Amino acid sequence: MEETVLIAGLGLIGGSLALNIKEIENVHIIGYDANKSTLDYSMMNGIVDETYEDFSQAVRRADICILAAPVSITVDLIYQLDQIDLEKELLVSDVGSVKSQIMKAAEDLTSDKITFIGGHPMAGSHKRGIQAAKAHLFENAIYVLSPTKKSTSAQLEKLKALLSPTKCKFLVLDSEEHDEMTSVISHFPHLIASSLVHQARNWQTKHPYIPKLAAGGFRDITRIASSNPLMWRDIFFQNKEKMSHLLSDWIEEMQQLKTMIDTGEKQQIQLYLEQAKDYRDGLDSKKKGAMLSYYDVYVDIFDQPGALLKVVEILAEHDISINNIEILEIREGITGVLRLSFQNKNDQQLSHAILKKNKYETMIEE
Ligand SMILES: NC(=O)c1ccc[n+]([C@@H]2O[C@H](COP(=O)([O-])OP(=O)(O)OC[C@H]3O[C@@H](n4cnc5c(N)ncnc54)[C@H](O)[C@@H]3O)[C@@H](O)[C@H]2O)c1
Ligand SMILES: O=C(O)C(=O)C[C@]1(C(=O)O)C=C[C@@H](O)C=C1
Repeated sequence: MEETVLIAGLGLIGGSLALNIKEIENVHIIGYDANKSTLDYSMMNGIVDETYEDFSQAVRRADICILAAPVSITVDLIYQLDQIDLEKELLVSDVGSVKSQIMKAAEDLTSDKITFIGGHPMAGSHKRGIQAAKAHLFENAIYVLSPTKKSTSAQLEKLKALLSPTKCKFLVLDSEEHDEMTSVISHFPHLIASSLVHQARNWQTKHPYIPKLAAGGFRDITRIASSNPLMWRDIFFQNKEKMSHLLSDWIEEMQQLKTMIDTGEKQQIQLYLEQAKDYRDGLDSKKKGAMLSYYDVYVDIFDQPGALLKVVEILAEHDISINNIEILEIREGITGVLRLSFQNKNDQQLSHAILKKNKYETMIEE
C-alpha cells in the first residue's frame, strides 16, 4: 500500500531527506514550505511528487510527516499539528539540532492520532536551501532518534525503515543528553568559529593584508562560520543554558592559557597541545570508531584548468567512486591539496597506488 510522506521545510536537510526517501517504492512524497520558489524548485527537479502551500491540507494527506524547518518554527508547527482535524494516524518526526523544546512540545500533543519521535541527523553543511540538497549528505553519519512516552518500538522501526536509504547509523538518545552532547560537539564550536572570524576582521583595520594570509588553518577552523546565521541564532537560544555554561568553562580555560603564556610555562603549553592532538587524532581513528570517518587520500594538484577533473577521471576509469572531494588549500598559480574520501580502505589504498603511478604526489594517514 502506498504511503504518503510529508516533508515540511524543504531546505538543505528536508530536501536531502526527500531525495533519499524517494528511493523507497510505494512512497508518495509531498512537500510543504513557506517559500513558494522552494516548492517550485523541488517539483521542477523531481525532489517531491506534489507540493502544498497550506500546512494543514498537506498534513491531512500524510501518513508520516518530517518537520525540517528551523528549530523554533518546528516547535510552532508541532503546536499547529494539534489543531488539525486528522482522519488517519500520523507518525511525526523532525530534524532539529536542539531537541528539548521540540520534545516538550511533542509530549504536550493531545491528539490521539499523532505519535512523535524526535530525530536529528548529525550531518549537514554550511550551505542552505533546497539547491544545496544532496542525496549522499547523511551517508555514514549518526542519526539521533528520541522516542516519546507514547511511541512504540514498532513505530521506531517504521521510522528507521523510512530513513534507511540515508545509510545513517541510528542512535537513541533522550533530549537532555542529546542537547548536552551537541552543545559541546556542534553548537559551541560554531560560536568559537564565528569569534575567530571576528578577531581577524578586527585586526584587519591595522593589517589590511590579513585576509590574504588566511591559509588552510584559518579556513579549516572557520568554515562553519559561513553557515546560515538565522538557523544558528535559533540553535544557540534553544540551547541557551548549555551554551552559557560552556562559555563560562571556556573563558576560565582561556584565562589559564593566558597565564601559561604570560608566565612562559612552555611545558604546560606543550602538554596542553599534546593532549589536544591525541584526542583529535583519536577521533579519526578507524580502529577506535570514535567517529565514523572516511578513508582519505591527499593529492597535490596544480592550479590549472581541468586539474581536478583529471584526478576524478583517472579514478573513474578504475571504477572507484569517491565519497567526497574537498579542496583544502589552493592559491592562484600554485599547487593545492585535494582531500579525496573513500568508503573503504581498499578503495583508499587502490586510489593511492593508481594516482602515484600517474605521477601525483599523494599521501594517506595510516
Ligand atoms: N544545516 C545543517 O547542517 C543541519 C544539520 C542537521 C540538522 N539541521 C536542522 O535542520 C533544520 C533545517 O535546517 P536546514 O539546514 O535544512 O535549513 P535551510 O535554511 O536550508 O532550510 C529550512 C527550510 O525551512 C523553510 N521554512 C522556514 N520557515 C518555514 C515555515 N514557517 N514553514 C515551512 N517551512 C519553513 C525554509 O523556507 C527553508 O526551505 C533545522 O532545524 C536545523 O537545526 C541542520
Ligand atoms: O558540517 C557542517 O557544516 C555542520 O555544521 C553540520 C552540523 C555539525 O556538525 O555541527 C551542524 C548542525 C547539525 O545539527 C548537525 C551537523
